[in-house]
Amino acid sequence: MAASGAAPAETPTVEAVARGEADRPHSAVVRFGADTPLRLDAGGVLTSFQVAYQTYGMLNAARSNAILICHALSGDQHAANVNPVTGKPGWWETLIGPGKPIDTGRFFVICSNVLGGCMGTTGPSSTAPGGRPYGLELPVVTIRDMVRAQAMLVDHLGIEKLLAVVGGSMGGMQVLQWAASYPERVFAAFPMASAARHSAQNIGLHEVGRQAIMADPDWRGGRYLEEGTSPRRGLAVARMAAHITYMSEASLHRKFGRRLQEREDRTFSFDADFQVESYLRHQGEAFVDRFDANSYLYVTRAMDYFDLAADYGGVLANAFKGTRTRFCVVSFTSDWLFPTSGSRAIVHALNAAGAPVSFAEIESDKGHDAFLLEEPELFAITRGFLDSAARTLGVS
Ligand SMILES: CC(=O)SCCNC(=O)CCNC(=O)[C@H](O)C(C)(C)COP(=O)(O)OP(=O)(O)OC[C@H]1O[C@@H](n2cnc3c(N)ncnc32)[C@H](O)[C@@H]1OP(=O)(O)O
Ligand SMILES: N[C@@H](CCO)C(=O)O
Repeated sequence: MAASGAAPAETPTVEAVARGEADRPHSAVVRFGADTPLRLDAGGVLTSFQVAYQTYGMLNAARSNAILICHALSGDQHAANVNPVTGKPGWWETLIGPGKPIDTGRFFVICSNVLGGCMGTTGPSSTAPGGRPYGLELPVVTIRDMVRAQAMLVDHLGIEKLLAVVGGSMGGMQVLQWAASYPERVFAAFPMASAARHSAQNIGLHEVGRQAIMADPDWRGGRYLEEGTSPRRGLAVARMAAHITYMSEASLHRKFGRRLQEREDRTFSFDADFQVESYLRHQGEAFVDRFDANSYLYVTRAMDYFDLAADYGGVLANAFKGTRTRFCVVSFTSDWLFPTSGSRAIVHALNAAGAPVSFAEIESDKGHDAFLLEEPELFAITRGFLDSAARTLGVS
């Protein structure tokens, strides 16, 4: 069903500009059928699935200015446009846009919802061929499966080689997988706040979240959509616990300290006395309005299973052997979830593989989510890395 070699009619191209069409964010879904099956690491095959994606800017005539953005656990394709579900700005609007470090006046930016997600790409809440939601019948997906689906999207858009693949956290895992699986298709790779394998601590934290969801009686063995329920409490608790891990002690202290929430004194109850409790409850409640509980199980599992070296004889450098991709690796000093040591391990492997790599540890007290926030040093590094890649490839 998917075409390759030529951009489909709906892709914004120079031809589209010539027709006077605006350089505007473009939202689309591509459906893949039995002629383009997706083989999954778990052993199954999807013979019918779809990828929801968003583009910004215009693909140039040489098709050499495309940048793929890979989102993190709870992100989606709406990186730089108003999110239709939340009504909020895109999650990376600080970084992506006209004149911004990922300059949509210059680059054709693509962002797709991951396989297993819940924003239009096939996931557990999608309708299975039998007519009912997949639920847990969907095979467990991996980061490599997500990247395979993205590669099919990139084929569909008629793009042979990406100028860059960029992402943070789970997005960074996808970046590394792209560089390992399709080295000839990635000119520059930019993983930030990420790691080449999920740590035991992080697997454990994910398991706490999954157990919270599965312990909710409304989860119904994963069949809540069919049964008309929703495991909101379990998913909210999962998010509350996870959200703490995205911050640092310093940022929690700076935001809330031990301040009380709209009260003069302790209530000697289990109400949200502290601002931090109220904040986490808010984060949990807001999350269930935009995310699917089974997708949370699938996407966290994909992260847990990620161990790039394991696919290359246990030697991470082998994943990048002979690569001509150039890399920029970034970590943040207060990120205890994906600490600098994990980024250094990537850099050491790239050095061993002889790959061109630069590395920056950015001083920040904002924790793991620093990559989503106002971080001038990150913006400068992103601009410089992409500008250099673009100039080398002659992208004006
Ligand atoms: C990475 C991807 O690919 S996409 C996914 C990224 N998006 C998310 O993770 C969404 C949830 N995460 C967050 O909001 C993250 O903290 C960030 C990093 C994205 C944003 O951080 P910040 O801008 O510092 O926002 P902050 O963490 O202070 O949260 C602000 C929210 O908390 C609420 N809040 C603040 N204090 C309190 C309080 N005492 N009680 C209740 N709510 C509170 C604010 O009203 C605001 O609510 P709103 O988001 O509904 O408007
Ligand atoms: N807070 C982000 C980053 C997690 O790694 C998210 O929810 O996706």
